[in-house]
Amino acid sequence: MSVNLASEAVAKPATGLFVVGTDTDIGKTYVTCLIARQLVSAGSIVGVYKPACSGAISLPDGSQSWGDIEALYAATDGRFERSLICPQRFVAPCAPPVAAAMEGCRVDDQRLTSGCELWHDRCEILLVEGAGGLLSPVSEESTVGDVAGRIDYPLLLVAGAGLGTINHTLLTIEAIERRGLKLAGVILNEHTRCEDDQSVATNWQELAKRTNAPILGRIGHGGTEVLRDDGGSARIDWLNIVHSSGHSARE
Ligand SMILES: Nc1ncnc2c1ncn2[C@@H]1O[C@H](COP(=O)(O)OP(=O)(O)OP(=O)(O)O)[C@@H](O)[C@H]1O
Ligand SMILES: C[C@H](N)[C@H](N)CCCCCC(=O)O
Ligand SMILES: [Mg+2]
Repeated sequence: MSVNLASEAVAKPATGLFVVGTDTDIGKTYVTCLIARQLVSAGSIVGVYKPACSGAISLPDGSQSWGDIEALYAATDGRFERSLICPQRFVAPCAPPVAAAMEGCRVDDQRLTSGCELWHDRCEILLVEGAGGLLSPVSEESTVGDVAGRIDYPLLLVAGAGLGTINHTLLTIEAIERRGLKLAGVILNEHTRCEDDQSVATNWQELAKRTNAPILGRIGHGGTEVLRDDGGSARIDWLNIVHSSGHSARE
């Protein structure tokens, strides 16, 4: 297990959240964009950063486009360059170091954090999105959890809302705690339709019985707001969540 307890300080925006997931395609970008839009509409200058991205689509003109980068760009009203949002992009829909190797190159491990430092004076709050799950490799040297440890923001864990999420969520929380990272909370996200899944109604409570991590809310399929367990609006104050989670992930 690689732990970054003695990592160098990253000169980043003082306030931020690192969005991790229990898996790829679980809704990290969806949730990050939802939070970004909410903060932007409340008047905050919000930055969005994806240390490395893989899985491009080819456009008719022959160029490549990355769905995550386009979504994060749009959620911040096109205010920031795509190269700032994600400096390292690879074409194949594989883990970034694998996709990089397919192109005959490597992910620059040091740039995963130096790219974050470029946001230092550009925003009031920085939302960082991982790639895949906590232990997914983001370079040959580092997992998402390693990069999260170096960037040292509180984590937001995006998990599925349906059957299987109890196991995936508790495993990821165990890995977060084992690395000494700070978890701001969990969002249960209906990334695929769960209308015939009876576990959706009980997963929140079943998780709450088994972890002390705050379950902050649930997002329905196609949802544009975070809901409480009873279906009402959770009205989450994200700045408060970030600040009350503390500045350091390892204090
Ligand atoms: N609550 C939701 N309602 C509807 N669609 C959703 C929801 N959450 C996620 N999706 C869709 O599911 C797909 C995967 O979501 P998303 O791209 O956010 O995953 P991710 O965790 O960011 O994946 P990656 O590891 O590739 O970054 C996308 O098409 C997204 O629009
Ligand atoms: C291509 C995909 N959408 C993501 N960007 C990368 C997901 C990497 C997952 C690796 C793994 O944990 O097996
Ligand atoms: Mg994503």
